Amino acid sequence: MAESLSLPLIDLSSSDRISTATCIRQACMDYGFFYLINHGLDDQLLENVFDESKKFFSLPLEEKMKLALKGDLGFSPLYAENLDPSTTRKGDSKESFHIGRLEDNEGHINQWPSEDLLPSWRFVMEKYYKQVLSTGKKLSSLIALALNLDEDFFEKEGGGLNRPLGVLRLLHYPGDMGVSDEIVYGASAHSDYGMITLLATDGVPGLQASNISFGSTLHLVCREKLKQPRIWEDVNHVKGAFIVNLGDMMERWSNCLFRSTLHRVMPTGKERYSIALFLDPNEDYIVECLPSCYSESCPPRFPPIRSGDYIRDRIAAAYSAS
Ligand SMILES: O=C(O)CCC(=O)C(=O)O
Ligand SMILES: [Fe+2]
Repeated sequence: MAESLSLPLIDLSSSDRISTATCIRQACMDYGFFYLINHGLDDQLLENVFDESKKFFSLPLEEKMKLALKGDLGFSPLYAENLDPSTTRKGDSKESFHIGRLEDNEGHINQWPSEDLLPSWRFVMEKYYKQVLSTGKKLSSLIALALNLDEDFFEKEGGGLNRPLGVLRLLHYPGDMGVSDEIVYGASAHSDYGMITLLATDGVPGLQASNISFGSTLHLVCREKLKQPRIWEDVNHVKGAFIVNLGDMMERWSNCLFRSTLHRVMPTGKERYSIALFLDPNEDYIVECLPSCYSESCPPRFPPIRSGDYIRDRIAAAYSAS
């Protein structure tokens, strides 16, 4: 059985922003994962989102396929995505639904289930999307402080998050995986692509993050993502907390000071639901080494990239692999 990771708890409501930022800095350097508590999101709203999500995924496949992905928004069926083609040929055993920016100003058009079938669905999702995005932005100001930047660094005009690229992803892992001659993951090993992910889970286990052993100490994988052996530890559900993890774009942006960490979802035989918000800078934003993250002795390790191109290429790779 896997050990459980003991991750730091970050209190978003703390008035001591400097010490909160210091804790975030440590968590982002050591783990790339932490729990976010007192985030202000209404429990009832979260419950409603899980309920509506369950209603959608229990529709007949034919009905769900009417909303099949257009661009990167809409429904993605079982096995459509393979996050780690090196460990499995079969895609991941999960279905998902993706909701993007609510004001469609860049041609990314959301698809919504018909009101006859799911009358409250759109209302609940839009409400949650707005609230979780605002929580993500609040967190981003603490992350800026943690990186010794002005707290409005990401949110100010031209800062990338003033018009963020937020994608809400509803996930459903069926309990029964059927019979297969190779291991079928709920989500195979991957690190997220963007800046930060705020994940709500339903309490059913399965999520694991990867540690790697160096002699007697354990470090979560960052730049050493390809090294073996990987040691997987459970990331437990903490009631009322978001699980926050950093994506590869944040790792590049911070010149590897902050780490994105490999994680996966293992099958447990139990049905599982989760809801992730992927928060990224707007498509045109150029992600290049942050001013506080390089020096003469530590020059930028990565060339600048356009946020939209980077995310698009990573999504395309995961969908073409299964
Ligand atoms: O469902 C989960 O717990 C994790 C989902 C995830 O890692 C992802 O969608 O990137
Ligand atoms: Fe992930």
